[in-house]
Amino acid sequence: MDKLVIEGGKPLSGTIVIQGAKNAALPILAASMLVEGKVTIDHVPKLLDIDVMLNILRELGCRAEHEDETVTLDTSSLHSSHIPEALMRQMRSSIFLMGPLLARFGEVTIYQPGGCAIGERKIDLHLSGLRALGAQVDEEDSRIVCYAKRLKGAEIHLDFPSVGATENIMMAAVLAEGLTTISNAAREPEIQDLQHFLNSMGAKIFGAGTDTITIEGVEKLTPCRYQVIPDRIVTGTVMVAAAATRGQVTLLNTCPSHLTSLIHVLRRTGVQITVDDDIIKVGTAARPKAVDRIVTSPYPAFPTDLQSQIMVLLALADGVSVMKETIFEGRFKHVDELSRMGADIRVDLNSAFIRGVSRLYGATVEATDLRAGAALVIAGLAAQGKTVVEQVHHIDRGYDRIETMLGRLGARITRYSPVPNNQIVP
Ligand SMILES: CC(=O)N[C@H]1[C@@H](OP(=O)(O)OP(=O)(O)OC[C@H]2O[C@@H](n3ccc(=O)[nH]c3=O)[C@H](O)[C@@H]2O)O[C@H](CO)[C@@H](O)[C@@H]1O
Ligand SMILES: C=C(OP(=O)(O)O)C(=O)O
Repeated sequence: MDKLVIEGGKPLSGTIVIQGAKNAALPILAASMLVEGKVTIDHVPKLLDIDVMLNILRELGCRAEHEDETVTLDTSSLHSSHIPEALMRQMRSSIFLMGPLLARFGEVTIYQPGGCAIGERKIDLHLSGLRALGAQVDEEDSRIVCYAKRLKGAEIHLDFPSVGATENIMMAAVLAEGLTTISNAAREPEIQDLQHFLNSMGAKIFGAGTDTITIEGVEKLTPCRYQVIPDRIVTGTVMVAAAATRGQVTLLNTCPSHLTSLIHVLRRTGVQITVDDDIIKVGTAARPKAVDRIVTSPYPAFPTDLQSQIMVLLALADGVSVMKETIFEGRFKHVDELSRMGADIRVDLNSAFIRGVSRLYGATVEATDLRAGAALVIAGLAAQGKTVVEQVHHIDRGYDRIETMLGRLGARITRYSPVPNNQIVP
């Protein structure tokens, strides 16, 4: 497994262009299976999760290429709606294929998806949504088979505004007969992006970004070319890294309105942020101030996907901060790793109490999941001395070569990959 070696203690400085959003690109690639023909998606980052999605699509018979940041798909030769269990388990986002394949083929066979070990991550809301649209859903052990000759529009209320369930139901309902309404829908920007993409192919979806989404079923979609939105979590990660190293960074290709909650928290810590159109500038030379209470919740509240990164800044702040995680019960695994670097953090149930220290120290630490790994990279950049981050494949799920991206801002990070004869080479 790859590892990153980080020489800490240097403020980040310079300008960087933000990659396209993983969490927008993955459902959009899955939604492309609803149409027959050639679809082109621009600004798709080169990530492990995108590779897994493209491999699944190829396995189902779709032609898929990823050159630079453009994915070209030809779905005319798609011949199967049975996703092999081994591929299903490689990532959580394989679940996004359930709705589109069911709508296109009238049946789909999937297995329980895999993903980061951040919590239980049930799929009951996805399944009850499809049942409400008229699908028969048979579950046997980890295998799930769904049938429906043609889905029928329905009124669906989500008990929790699940991002994935909202997206799966939207995709399934696009080709259904009649009107579907999703109430208590998730409001994340990636859901709006999915609506824009599907509507570019002729779907009739309204209301994404609010808690009520309506989908008027259509008979057929037409292929299109589409560009995914900037990644708000990568943007936020770089903003926090700039603040934690007390640097000055300019970020291009951003959507500042998607990051209102982070900008608010960073300003409370004393970090200077200016926003102009799609540009965000972050800078500080001072020690951050503690923030009494941050609670992760569905958008537009503070995102769970930035919880571990902001915790690094708070670990260096003057005073005690409290972070409450309400989305994933297993998302404090970075705390033990940060403690090895000198952080003073106590976890009680779903709250972390962070007593800021004046300095972190380099150590060997393990990325336990995607965002925990990103947080450890930030900690390594801010720490005194050398940090080794192991299990980098978790980080590669969501960051296109994090060491290259941060290297453009002066970060000193080297990747070491094992080679077959057990030597380690950069
Ligand atoms: C690819 C993608 O877009 N991933 C994001 C998506 O994940 P994902 O779509 O998996 O997240 P959800 O919004 O569905 O999950 C949120 C909560 O709802 C629960 N739940 C979800 C579905 C379900 O059927 N039953 C159920 O109980 C989950 O266990 C979790 O506690 O939103 C999360 C929350 O913002 C982000 O952290 C992920 O980065
Ligand atoms: C948890 C995440 O992703 P996924 O839902 O793909 O596991 C994430 O992007 O932080």
